Amino acid sequence: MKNCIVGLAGNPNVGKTTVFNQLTGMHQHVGNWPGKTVERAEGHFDYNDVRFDVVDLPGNYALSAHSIEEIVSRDFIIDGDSDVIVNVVDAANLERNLYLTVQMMELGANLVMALNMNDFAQKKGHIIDIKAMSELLGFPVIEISAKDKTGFDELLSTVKKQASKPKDTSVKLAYGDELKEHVEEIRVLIEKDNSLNDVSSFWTAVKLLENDEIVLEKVKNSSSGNKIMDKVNAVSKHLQDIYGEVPEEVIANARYAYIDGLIKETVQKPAVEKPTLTDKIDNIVTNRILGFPIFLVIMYILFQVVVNVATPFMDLIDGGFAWLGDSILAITGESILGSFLVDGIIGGVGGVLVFLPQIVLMFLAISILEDSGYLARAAFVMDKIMHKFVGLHGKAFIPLILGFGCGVPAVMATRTMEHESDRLLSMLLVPFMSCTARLPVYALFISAFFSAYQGEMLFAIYLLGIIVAIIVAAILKRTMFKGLSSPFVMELPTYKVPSLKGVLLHTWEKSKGFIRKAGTIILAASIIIWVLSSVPFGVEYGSQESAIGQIGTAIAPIFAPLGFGEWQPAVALIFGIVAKEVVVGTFSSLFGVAEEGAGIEGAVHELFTPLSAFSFMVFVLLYIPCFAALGTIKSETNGWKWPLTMAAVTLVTAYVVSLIVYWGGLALGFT
Ligand SMILES: Nc1nc2c(ncn2[C@@H]2O[C@H](COP(=O)(O)OP(=O)(O)OP(=O)(O)O)[C@@H](O)[C@H]2O)c(=O)[nH]1
Ligand SMILES: [Mg+2]
Repeated sequence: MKNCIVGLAGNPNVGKTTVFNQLTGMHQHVGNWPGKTVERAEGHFDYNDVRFDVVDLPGNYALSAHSIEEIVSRDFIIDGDSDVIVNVVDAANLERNLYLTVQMMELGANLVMALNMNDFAQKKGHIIDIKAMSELLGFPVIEISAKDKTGFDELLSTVKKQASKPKDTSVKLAYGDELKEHVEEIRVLIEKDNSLNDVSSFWTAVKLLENDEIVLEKVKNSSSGNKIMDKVNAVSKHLQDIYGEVPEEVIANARYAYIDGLIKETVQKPAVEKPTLTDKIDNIVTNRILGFPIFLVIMYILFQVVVNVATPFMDLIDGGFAWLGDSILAITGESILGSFLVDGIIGGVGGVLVFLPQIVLMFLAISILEDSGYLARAAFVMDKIMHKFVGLHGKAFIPLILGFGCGVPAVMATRTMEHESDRLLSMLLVPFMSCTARLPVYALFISAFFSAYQGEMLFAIYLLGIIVAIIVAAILKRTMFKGLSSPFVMELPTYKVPSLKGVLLHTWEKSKGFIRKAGTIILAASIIIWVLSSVPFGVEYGSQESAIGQIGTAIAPIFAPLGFGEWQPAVALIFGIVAKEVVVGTFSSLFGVAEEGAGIEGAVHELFTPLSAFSFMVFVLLYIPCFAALGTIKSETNGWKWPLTMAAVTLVTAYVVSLIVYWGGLALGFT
């Protein structure tokens, strides 16, 4: 069977991953905000005797060397042995999309265009002459609908054909005589040097004029480097003299001129564009005055729904585990085995699984926010505040909201930030966003102490996370990360009704991760906790004399000023560093789930007052992120420096804020 390697490239949020998933049957992350795919994903399938290997690339607006995804995509096009690049394009935003297309043409990539989102183009009243466009571009253009898979047959047979006779797509580019002539002068010199000819010489020439760091470096190190650079400098100066602009701008203008011409010839637009539904919704949702209150109301409703809908399901699971524990004890009696199964496994793992309904709902809510397009608006609304207080772009808010789900993908999502220091700073803020793993802790304490205000308390704690993140960021921006963040246009995708399948799939994929975690890390931690609670032999299980009790007693004084100086919270916090759910797992292992009466809630009442419980929740909210998040930060930053910095920053912040909460609360007369 023949092989055909296909790369999917295009602007962010145009449907590349939707195409990828439809083709390969895989479930990569789809959502309605730009920048979801940050790492290339690969998959394959067979079609008409050809094995297609498909690579889903991160979305880009350009192929410069500004951010990691741009480099990932461009390296793939340059080095990847791809046969065809399928350029997925949003038909409703052709101008912007074609800017990338043109840059791939500069590379001479063997292109096929998949024109997607035609439903939106039609709604806007745009009529596209596909045949004319294909002729003018010099490569095939196929109309598709990624969502319902229409046009895929034609797309695949065209890709197959194109693979067998590759085309140099740069031939149809027209950049005006002046520019063309000078690029040609540089190009000729590049052609003569074999070490530079692994990529289109035309592209190399353009990139040299654009001052592209990576290409400059490569050319300067080649044998004809000096000669080429002399020419480049002469041409740059000449262009600047004629146009009064730096060569980068001259080239960008030439690209836009080409695109303008192309669109005039092939697209009919209504004389006056009528406001779309998205425009109408945005007038309200991103309104300067209403935007922020609307954001708060949406978050508030979200937490109310998560809490209230989940409760009956949680009670059901709780009842199930209690029954299971009692049944096991009935068989084993008070034995080591019984204690291991009931206190250790059911207490540790079951005690955490009880919170599955809340976690699923939280993921569901975040998926809906993502798929509808509201997530990007939330970032837009927060932009003003973020800029003013934090000196960060609102775009940094997207990873932060994703952090409500799980810190790991949230840290990855910071890759779309252009500047390294902005990226690091947003990465440092992610752990302050309360992830779903911390939900069980709040759920336990809120139902034990604040049952009358469950939704409100949850909302307050999440909001506190955001506020603390903003304050910490403001401090760090003035100390560790000086300098203004780069301005960036925030793209607001069209609102879409989230697809049921998409949202459910999304939620399931993430919830699966939680269940897997319960069966692995949380299980392992539970076993360790059980062992430490049972040794040395002869001590009462989970008593202060047990190993775990002694560890806790040694550390507890550190937390005494925060209001919770008992040994149990101390060990719960220590083990919680592995995974935050384990904080609750520790309590339920120590206090048992099967016992009649109030169980953990009763035990927690003996250890905490409402104020110290709140202080404890705040500490859990803010202290060291879990191992998985720290590991991701390590791999994203290539070293231990940042994860360790983060552990230190979060620990200090947690301590200080809890201290303020506890003593402030006492001063205000709370107990
Ligand atoms: N209306 C409509 N929506 C579509 C179509 N194709 C994809 N979508 C939606 O567009 C959004 C973006 O799709 P993705 O596949 O995640 O886009 P992407 O290009 O991979 O985005 P990044 O990974 O962020 O670069 C999702 O909400 C899809 O459901 C289409 O043909 N019509
Ligand atoms: Mg994608």
